[in-house]
Amino acid sequence: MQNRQTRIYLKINHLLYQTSPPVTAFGGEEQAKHRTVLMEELQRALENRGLTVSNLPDKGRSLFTTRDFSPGEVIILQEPYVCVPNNSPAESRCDACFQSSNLKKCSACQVVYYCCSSCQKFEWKLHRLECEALSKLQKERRMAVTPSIRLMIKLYLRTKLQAEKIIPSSAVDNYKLVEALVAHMSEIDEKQLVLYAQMANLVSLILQWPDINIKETAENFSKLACNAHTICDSELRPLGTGLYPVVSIINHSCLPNSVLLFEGRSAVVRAVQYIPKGAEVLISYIETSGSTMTRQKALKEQYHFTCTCPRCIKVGQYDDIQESASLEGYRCKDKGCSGFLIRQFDGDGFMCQQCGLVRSKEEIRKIASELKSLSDKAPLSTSSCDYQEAISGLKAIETLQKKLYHPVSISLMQTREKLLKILMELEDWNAALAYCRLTIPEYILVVILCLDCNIIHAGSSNGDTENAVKSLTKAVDILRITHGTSTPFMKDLLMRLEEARAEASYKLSSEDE
Ligand SMILES: C[S@@+](CC[C@H](N)C(=O)[O-])C[C@H]1O[C@@H](n2cnc3c(N)ncnc32)[C@H](O)[C@@H]1O
Repeated sequence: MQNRQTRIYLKINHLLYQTSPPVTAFGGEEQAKHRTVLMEELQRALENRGLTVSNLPDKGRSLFTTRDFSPGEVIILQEPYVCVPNNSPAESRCDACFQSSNLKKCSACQVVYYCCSSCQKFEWKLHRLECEALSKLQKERRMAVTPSIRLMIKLYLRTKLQAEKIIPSSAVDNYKLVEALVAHMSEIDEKQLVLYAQMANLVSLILQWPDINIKETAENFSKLACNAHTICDSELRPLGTGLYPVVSIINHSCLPNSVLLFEGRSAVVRAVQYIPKGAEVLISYIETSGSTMTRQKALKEQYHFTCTCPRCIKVGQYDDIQESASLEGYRCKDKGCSGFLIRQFDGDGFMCQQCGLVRSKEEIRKIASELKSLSDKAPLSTSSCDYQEAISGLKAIETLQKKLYHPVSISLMQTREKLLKILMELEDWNAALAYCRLTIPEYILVVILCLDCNIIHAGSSNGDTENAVKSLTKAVDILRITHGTSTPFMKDLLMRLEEARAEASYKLSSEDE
């Protein structure tokens, strides 16, 4: 009898007309030897950075410190093995530096953009091969090549160039590290496997290499899903995707001791607290502001594990229920009460756990359905609609959300974030400042990293210099740890703080006179 997994593989093989084993497959002994050599090379490279890799039974490879790290100290900085910008018909970026200004299309393939000749030169060895392959496709097909397909094509081309010694490789920059990444093939559902197989087929069609292995390519797509990182700018706006095989050894915690940010396309992991020698380096893979159930669901779906971090093991305890209810649950009918609602056993409604007041199911349902119809009507992007229309729609949603959810609810925060962005676009600083102040307590509660950006906005708006200095100082204190001080974003922020301080002291001295 075939088991489910075998049947899926046969289906994929049938779909792809290929039954050869992956090119990287070894016999058991050979595979073990290969892994040992790889591990030894990597350990030597990490040794003088104060790091080591160990295997934990429940997590697999894990990164540990061999010396103390202080808050804000860089633990690891890595260039991408491969990366691509998230280009779309609406927005394009330079393939080398991800900037969006002064772009010129590659005249041959008409797919890739560069902002200057040095960026084009930097990428040329790899793009020459990619360009050749893309140029053979029909124009419509070429335009439909997604960033994920390009990432895989670049992965194979880089591996080929390293194998031919056209570009150098090192212990922290080679395809063997990609081979060592987890793929979780046995946990992926059939639909997803078929999709990966179709994507692998497309890669094969574009590259037209006779020996490309479709199964291995499908597996590599699965590796990208649980190991690649979204490259963001300093204000956490997504720009592209990159694969950083050493950074990918770092495991997840919902209460991490480190943070991964990007400087240009370099991945930089910094300690956000004191990390003693011998501790595991941990970052968060997901938005940490969700309830335990929401976080666990996201981790299971994309990364195929159940988190047992100090926040997650509290699941079901009073503190955890209270936190989750405040973030995602319904509020008490009494506006002055901070209690959360519990479903009544007789099924008639919800009762506040603090004051005992009952909210009927009908009332909750009515507000929820009004909210849904308003949200369905709200435009996905404000660029396609009138700003004032978007503001009044979002304000109506906010009013209903305030009736239904707690003041720190995630949904309410997301609506306020959208309003804040539009108000800043419109340069309505006073209204934007009011929304900034509303979102900050929420961020303090759930996610410190996003807080910094809003404190900056709060500190930058209107003429309240004294408050601007306070907010900017707070933002700089946090951002020094997460972002360092050398990026253009941080230099700009430090300059703004200096200017605000100068303005505040000028105001003070004029008042004295
Ligand atoms: C980016 S990789 C991290 C390195 C991985 N441990 C390895 O062996 O290559 C992500 C995968 O590591 C494992 N992982 C990460 N954090 C974990 C955690 N807190 N508990 C259990 N497994 C974890 C999961 O298998 C997840 O899909």
